Amino acid sequence: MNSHGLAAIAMISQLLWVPVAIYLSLFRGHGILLAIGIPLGVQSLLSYTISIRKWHAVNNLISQSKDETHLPPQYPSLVPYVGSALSFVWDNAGFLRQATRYGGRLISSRISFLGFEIFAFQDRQTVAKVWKQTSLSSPISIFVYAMKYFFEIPENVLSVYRADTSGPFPKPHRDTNIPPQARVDHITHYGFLQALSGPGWLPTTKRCMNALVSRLEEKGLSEEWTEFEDMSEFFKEWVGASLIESLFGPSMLRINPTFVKNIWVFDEGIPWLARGVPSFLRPSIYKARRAAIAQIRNWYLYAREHFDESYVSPDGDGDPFWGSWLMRYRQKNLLPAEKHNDEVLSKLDLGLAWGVVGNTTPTSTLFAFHIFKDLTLLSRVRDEIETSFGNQDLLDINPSELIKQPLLSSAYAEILRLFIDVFFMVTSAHKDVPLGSYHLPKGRIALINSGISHKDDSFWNTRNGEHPVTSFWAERFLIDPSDPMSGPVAPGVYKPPSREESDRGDGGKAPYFSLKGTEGSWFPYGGGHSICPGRVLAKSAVLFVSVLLARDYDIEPLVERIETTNWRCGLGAEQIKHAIPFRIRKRRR
Ligand code: HEM
Repeated sequence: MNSHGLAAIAMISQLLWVPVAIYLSLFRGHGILLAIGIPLGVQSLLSYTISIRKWHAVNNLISQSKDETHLPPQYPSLVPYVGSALSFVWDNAGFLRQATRYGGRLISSRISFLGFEIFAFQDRQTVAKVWKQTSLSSPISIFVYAMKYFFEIPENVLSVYRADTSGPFPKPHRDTNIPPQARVDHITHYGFLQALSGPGWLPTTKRCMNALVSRLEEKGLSEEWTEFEDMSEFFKEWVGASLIESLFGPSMLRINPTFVKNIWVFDEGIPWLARGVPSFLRPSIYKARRAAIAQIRNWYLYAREHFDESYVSPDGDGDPFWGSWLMRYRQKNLLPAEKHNDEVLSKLDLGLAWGVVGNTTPTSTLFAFHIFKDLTLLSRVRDEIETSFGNQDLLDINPSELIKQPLLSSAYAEILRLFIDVFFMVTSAHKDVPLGSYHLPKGRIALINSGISHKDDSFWNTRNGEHPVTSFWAERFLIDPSDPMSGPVAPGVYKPPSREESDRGDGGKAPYFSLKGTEGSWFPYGGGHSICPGRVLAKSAVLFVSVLLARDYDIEPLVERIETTNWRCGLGAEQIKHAIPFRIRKRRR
């Protein structure tokens, strides 16, 4: 039977309610459940069958259509109103994976959820278009969610963020009339962009490199092996503290020696907070959060007392009390924003501190583990470092050169592909947004998950199955001009333009790092205007950690492999399941 026939039967099934109404009026109270349940059940089954038919029909047609007025196909669900809510809450990653795959390829779909509709965009053409749309460029909705559930920002402040539809750009959206002190989206993101991917990136990266070198020196490692119980803990304390120091400055950690520890207790609690677990069930998370917030406020008082402009370093960015331009900017511009005060800003700064360390630290652990576990890879990494930097003092390495190293860049991109699992939520406040095959109507919410796209075996190059998408292959993102089987994208899915090779000025012979063609499939940092502003700092920090370790130290991980869990599903780096014992010594030269 075709779907018209089924639709007709569904309409006729509505008539079942006529005998039910007669029955109920004649025999009040008798068999009421059966009388309502049977027609409801019949109707649900029929509409489920129809929606399955439509699902197949639309998915088969959609791949040939270029009409942007389409909505993605509706994912079938058996129970009206509740929709897919139960499956989604039970295992959101597993459910989304199923709802966004058809005929072996990633697709987009609409999911009904307690009377609402959520759009799930996973096909790479739509995802790539999402990142290009300026009207989807404000991360404010996810920002408000995190502020509420993770950082306990009071409702009256959240309402300022919700009301701010003026956008993140210097010029407010033309349909809005938000006063300058309430343009919190712009105030916040302007600061991030200037400090992390604009003029502040280099000074911040340099401070981070300095902190990494001196904090590792302080551990007093020698040419004899020293054994540690857990690489994750070692990196949390070392890399985490160095990253915090690069932005919050040395005074912050000196007057609050337990701040980094509190951040990590809080970080471990984030998946609980995301699930709404109350304080009496997990008091340690709430205690660590309170302590960290109090420490930040304590630091405000100290910095206000000691800072004056003459302490700002010649690069115009760092200073010993506020630590960086970004922190001074936030004191000057975010503190006076509507409904903001020290309490609110300290919670927002806790969010920033968590953003700085939360993904970068586990990424650096995973990166170091994979390099040191594979001795062939380690030796190639050491060659790359030797060729590019020779005996240069580590602190003289130019970060802009560091982040161009092909093998290190490829291995880094591969670690992010394999281990960064983030949910992105996008919405357009002012108008419908065309996205190629589909459009996103104004005010509707769409989800995109990086983990699903990062492991799409119809897209990634596995070298004929030799390197499955679930495994680490350091060279996946390297294109070797003499090897047509190389490169991140499966042969046949994307062919790099020949211009890409000649652009590099090395005669086009050496293997080079490339992300071309992966725009809608590799997005560990998000995309478009709301892309993670700390991504270049993160890459330089992680690469510098590996250069420092590979050049000056030997490390032996004492476990064979790392297992991760999806307990943190959608929050960034996957959780490492177990301790990673290892030993370390200075290299003999
Ligand atoms: C491997 C490391 C990192 C990963 C995978 C990562 C990933 C992300 C992602 C997925 C977002 C959300 C983007 C969106 O909403 O569309 C984000 C936001 C953000 N990240 Fe990162 N990040 C990393 C490192 C860093 C570092 C080192 C900083 C440093 C300061 C940082 C600062 C931020 C900030 C401030 C935001 C919020 C931006 C906003 O609201 O516009 N991140 N990051």
